[in-house]
Formats: sequence, structure tokens, C-alpha cells
Amino acid sequence: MTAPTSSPTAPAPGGVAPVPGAAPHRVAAGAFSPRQLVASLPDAARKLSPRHQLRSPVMLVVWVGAAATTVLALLDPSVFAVLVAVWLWATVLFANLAESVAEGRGRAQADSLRRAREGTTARRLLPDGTEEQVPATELARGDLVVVEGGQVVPGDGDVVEGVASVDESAVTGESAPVIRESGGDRSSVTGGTTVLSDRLVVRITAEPGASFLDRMIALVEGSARAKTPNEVALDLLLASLTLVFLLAVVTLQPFSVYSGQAQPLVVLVALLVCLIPTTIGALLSAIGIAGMDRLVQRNVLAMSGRAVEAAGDVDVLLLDKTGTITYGARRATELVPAPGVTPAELAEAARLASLADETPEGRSVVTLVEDGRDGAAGPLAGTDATAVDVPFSARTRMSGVDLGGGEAGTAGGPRRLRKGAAAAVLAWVRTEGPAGPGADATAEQVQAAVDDVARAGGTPLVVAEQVADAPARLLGVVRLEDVVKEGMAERFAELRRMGIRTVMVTGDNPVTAAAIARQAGVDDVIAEATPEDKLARIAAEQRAGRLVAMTGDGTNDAPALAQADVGVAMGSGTSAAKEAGNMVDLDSDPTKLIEVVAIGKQLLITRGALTTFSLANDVAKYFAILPAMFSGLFPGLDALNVMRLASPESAVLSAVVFNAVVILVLVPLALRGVRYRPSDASALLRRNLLLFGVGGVVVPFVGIKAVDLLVSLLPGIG
Ligand SMILES: Nc1ncnc2c1ncn2[C@@H]1O[C@H](COP(=O)(O)OP(=O)(O)OP(=O)(O)O)[C@@H](O)[C@H]1O
Ligand SMILES: [K+]
Ligand SMILES: [Mg+2]
Repeated sequence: MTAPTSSPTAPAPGGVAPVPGAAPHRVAAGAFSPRQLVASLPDAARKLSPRHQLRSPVMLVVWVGAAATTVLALLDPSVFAVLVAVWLWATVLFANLAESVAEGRGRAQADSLRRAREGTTARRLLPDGTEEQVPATELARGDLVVVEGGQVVPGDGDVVEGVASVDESAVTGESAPVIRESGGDRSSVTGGTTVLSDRLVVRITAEPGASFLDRMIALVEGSARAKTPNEVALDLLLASLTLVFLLAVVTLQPFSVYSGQAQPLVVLVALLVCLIPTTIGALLSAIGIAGMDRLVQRNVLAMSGRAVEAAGDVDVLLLDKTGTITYGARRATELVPAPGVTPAELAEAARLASLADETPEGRSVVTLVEDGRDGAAGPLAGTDATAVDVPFSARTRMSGVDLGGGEAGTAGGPRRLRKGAAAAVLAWVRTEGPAGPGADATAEQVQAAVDDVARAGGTPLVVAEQVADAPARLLGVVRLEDVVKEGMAERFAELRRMGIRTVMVTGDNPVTAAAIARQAGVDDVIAEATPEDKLARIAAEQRAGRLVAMTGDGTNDAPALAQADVGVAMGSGTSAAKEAGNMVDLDSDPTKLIEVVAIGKQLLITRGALTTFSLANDVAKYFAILPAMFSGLFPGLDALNVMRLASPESAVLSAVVFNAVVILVLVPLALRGVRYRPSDASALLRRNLLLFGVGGVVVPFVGIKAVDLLVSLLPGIG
């Protein structure tokens, strides 16, 4: 049978490494060139409109200050006033530039994604079975479309018929084709990808304009980004600080008047801008966009910035097994008959119980039986018209068929066939009438076969039947095989080093679960979990105050993915899973959470570090320029005037210039992020406080003095 390791669905071993199969349109993360600044200038200039500044209270104050000094400079022109006005506008421009550069990095990628979608036509199936050609943009949710080898999938949807290999490189940048098939957890297809061979019928699941590609484009352009709660909180803090400094500057004036020399309005405005936290106010948005972008570079699409932040603090990671830890190509490979049952009898029952089972597991049972038969065995029985399918559900963990008449069944009379998880089918057999003679011995033997399969990490399906009024009877065991993805153990060990506990939550039985858990190296395992159990486990962890990440691929994972703080859906998974989660990993790598967490932490650290720097900077500026401004008035202040700046005007102008330039200098750091290495959190905090706190205090003294030396050469300043 299929060896899942060689299956084309298996991501290349490199799929576990960061940035696998980076497509040409991917910009190397962290790369920054001054050219990006120049290229983003037009966009930054467009953002000078006051409406754009409403997003940030600090930058709004700078904008108003720039406008006010411009008016003042026009009314009463002086070199000083004009220069202050120019540099205040530069401050606003530099802040815009930071954001524009951050957004610009995704633009090339967005353009190539747009091309993947352009001009696609769809073959829509009409109710009468005929086809019509329509532009892909006209497809609505629920439409059925046909896609054949060489054609582009016109929209997001679920495969309802067929199996095909699909090239997803337009979306994922990964060139290895993947298998998409109806029924199971690998049934979703994404608009813009290309079917390589065979034929699929797809039910469209996305409304026009709300497709995965649309969302991805909005995401990489940064246009869909909403402020996270943390950002809102920080903005509030910055706004209150701005207010405090506004009051401080306003109250300076009475003192000055009292001492006989009112300060010019231009000076007061300039002073205010220097004192409010402009550095972090200017870079805050760019830091957030860059964080999302770093995830995109690793083929992870975060639907919200909030999820990225939460990822930085995750304590527990829940993973489902099939399709997440394993490749998920679960295939029937062997039949083990119960005592007194012939191999042919078991094969026939397993096949009948699977004919209507549209899951990959079900189809693989049919394939195993039909491929393994020799032609002399006579024609295969079909199900009759009165047959009632019992579809598989994650809750019952069983599937099968009820055959009504005598013709189809071998034994005559109504016949019910079931296959499914051992515990579920054994319970079904017990409730269906009194056990026949030897039932206990049979049950023991079947259980032994079940344990055998499970201990090897396979999934056993028990097959049973119940005919007419006779007691239900166990027929044997089907072995389903699946393979653990490569490199799991080392990567889970790395998560452990990051302080994250991994828990595998699976619908499979405890023995199989334990075997796979051992191979994969997870910390804890919960077996025989229904969708509700998965959900309940997450809620319990959250009640205990822990931040939970969940990784899954199946429709049965959807509720849990929605409940988790960070819900990472496998790109190979169902659309239900992808819609429920707040991130999608296009590489379907469950250990990708390592990168996601690192990027989340890096985002939080970068924001914290630049906030520290910004505040320390402002305090230092206060002590650097106030003595210079007022030492003429209050000779006592001269002792504090350690900087010996050329003149009060020079002091103010130098501070304004320095204040603006700092923003520009820090753009690369905001985009690249402060380096994060897994280590003790408090040690990290201490290091950053020292670096950015002390740095923030020292740098302004040096910087302002340097600018002062230049500025004082100008006429009317020195
Ligand atoms: N088509 C099927 N017919 C009958 N029983 C099935 C079928 N598919 C799976 N089962 C049984 O039901 C159990 C639960 O399956 P389910 O898909 O909910 O979870 P899972 O995929 O095993 O686990 P995970 O949550 O890790 O993906 C399986 O372990 C198997 O025993
Ligand atoms: K400032
Ligand atoms: Mg699953």
C-alpha cells in the first residue's frame, strides 16, 4: 500500500526548517536597505494628511505643532522659526516613512498574489449537470465548479468529488505538489492554486472578495491591520504622557513671564515635541506590521496582531495527532480476521461498511480489499437501494451501513455493519443483543489484535456485524497506518526549552496515542477525545491562567482552534479549521509554533525596548535643553548647563533635529526586531533595560551636542 513517507503530500524534510522553499517574491526577512526609504518617500508624503495622524495621539500633536510653527514662521520669519517648522514636518514624515517601509515590504508579494488570481475563469456546474464559464470573481458561496489538470482553482472551497495533486506554490511558495481529496481533513483547496492532474469538483466556501488570497493580500500589505489591545493600551499611556508634558510646557510660560522674558511660541512648541514620546509613537505601527511580515516570511498568515502578541506568551501547545503530528494520509494496510471468520468474510464486510464512507480512511479500505482480490472470486456485491449509510463522525467514532433486504447481505434478513474505533464498536456490539457463545474469547482475541496494531502506532478499526435478530458479532480488525512527520522530537524538545508544554489531544485510542506521543516526543497525551473534549481541555488550561496555542487540521478541531488564544490551522487542513483559527501555517508544520512564539516574543521585546528608549530619551532631553534655554534667565541654572550648547535657539533646534533623526536611525531596528534567544525572561529584561534605558539617557547628550556644533554655525542661531 501507499507508503506515506513517499507520498507527495509529505512536506520535504526541509519543511521543518525556517523559511522553507522561499519563493522568489519573498523578501529576505530582516533585510533593510536605505533604498527602501527612498522608494517609500511618495507614500510617506501622502500620509502627511491630518486624517492619517489620527491613529496616533503623539504624532497628531507633532502634526499640529508642525502646522502651528509653519504659521508662526510665515507671520514672523526667522531662520530659527523656519528651521524648526521644517524639522517638525520632517519628524512627521520620518514616522510615516517607518510605516510605509514596513508596508512596502509586503507589496511585491501582494502583487504576485494578485497575479495568481487575475483573469481566472471558472467552470460552474449547473443543477442539470451542464457547465457554464464564468469569471472567478462571480462565484458565490455554495457554487460547484469543475477543475481539471492544468487549470487554476477559481476560488476557495472544499473538494466534494475526486482526488488530485495540486500545485500551491502561487500561494505558499512551496513547489512540491500536494494531494487534495474529498471527505477527509485534506479536502480544502485555495483559489489561485493549480490542479496538476485529474479532476476535482469543488464547492466554493468563500464569498467573493473574502477569499484566502484576498485576506493574504490585505495582510501582507498591512492594510487590514487593526490595533491590538496592547497597542491601544500603550497609545493611551503615551497620550497621557503627552498631556503631562503639555501641561509642563504650558506652565513654563508664567515663570518666564514673571522673570520678564516670555518664551516665543515656536520655542514652546519645539520643546513640547522634544519631550513627548515621539520615538515610540512614530515606530509603533511599523513594529506591528514588521512582526506580521516576519510571520509571512515563514509562511504563517496571522489574521490578527493580537494572536501574534499572544504567541509571545504561550504556555501550553495542544496538537491533534492525525494530519498535524502525523502526515495524515491514514491508509488501510492489513485485515486481521477474528477467530472463526474467514479473511474473505472480513474483507467483504469491511468493504461494504466502507462503500459509502467518503473519508480517505473509508476509501482506503475499499481500495485495499478490491486490489487484494483475485479475479476468480466472483463479482463484488453492492449495497441495495434500501441501504442506509451511517457516516463517520468524530463523536461516534464509527461508520457503516444498514442493509435492508436479504438480496445484498450474505446471510439474508436485515444486516447492519459497523467499523470504527475499538472502544466504540465493542460498546456497539455489547448493546446489540445478548452475546453469542464464545463471544468473550472472540472479544479477547480481537482486543489483542487491536493492541498489536495500536502499539505499533497504527490506528485499529474494529469491524462488526449484526444480522436479523442474531447477536452482534465481531469480524476482525483493519490496520490503518500513518507516519509521524520528520524532525518532530528535536523540535518539541526546543519548545520545552522555551518553557512551552506540548499536549497531544487525539480522537484515537490511548495505545496508539501513546505510541505516537513517544515517537513524536510530546510531554502529555489525551486520547479518545471528542471535539468537545478538546475544547474543554483548552478552556480548563485558560481558567488556570495559561495562554494556550492549538494546532490542528480537522473540522473536529475547529471549535478548539477558535477557543485557543493562538489557533494555528494547518494549510493542508479543512476550510472549517482555517476559518476557526487565527493563523494558518502554509507549510502545515506543527512545530512552526517555535518560530511563531519567537516572533511574538521578539515583537513584544522590540516594542518594550523602544518604549524604554523613547521615555529615557525624553527625560534626558529635558535636562539637556532646559538649562541651556533658561540659564540666561536664572543664572543658578548655569551650573546644570553641562552641555554648554551655543545658544538657547541652538539648544532647541538641535533637540528638534536630534529628535527627528533618532526616528530614522531606529527604523531598521523596528523592522528587524530586537534579537531574541530562548533564555531566562528576567535576564533578558535586565539586559534590555540596561541597554535601551541607559542608552536612551546617554545618547541625547551626545547627539544634541553634535547637532549643536553644526547648527551653531548657521546665521541667527549660534
Ligand atoms: N472513516 C472512519 N470510519 C470509522 N471509524 C473511523 C473512521 N475514521 C476514523 N475512525 C475512528 O475514529 C477515531 C477518531 O477519528 P478522528 O478523525 O476524530 O480523530 P483522529 O483524526 O484520530 O485524531 P486527531 O484528532 O488527532 O486528528 C479514529 O481514531 C478511528 O479509530
Ligand atoms: K520626543
Ligand atoms: Mg484530525
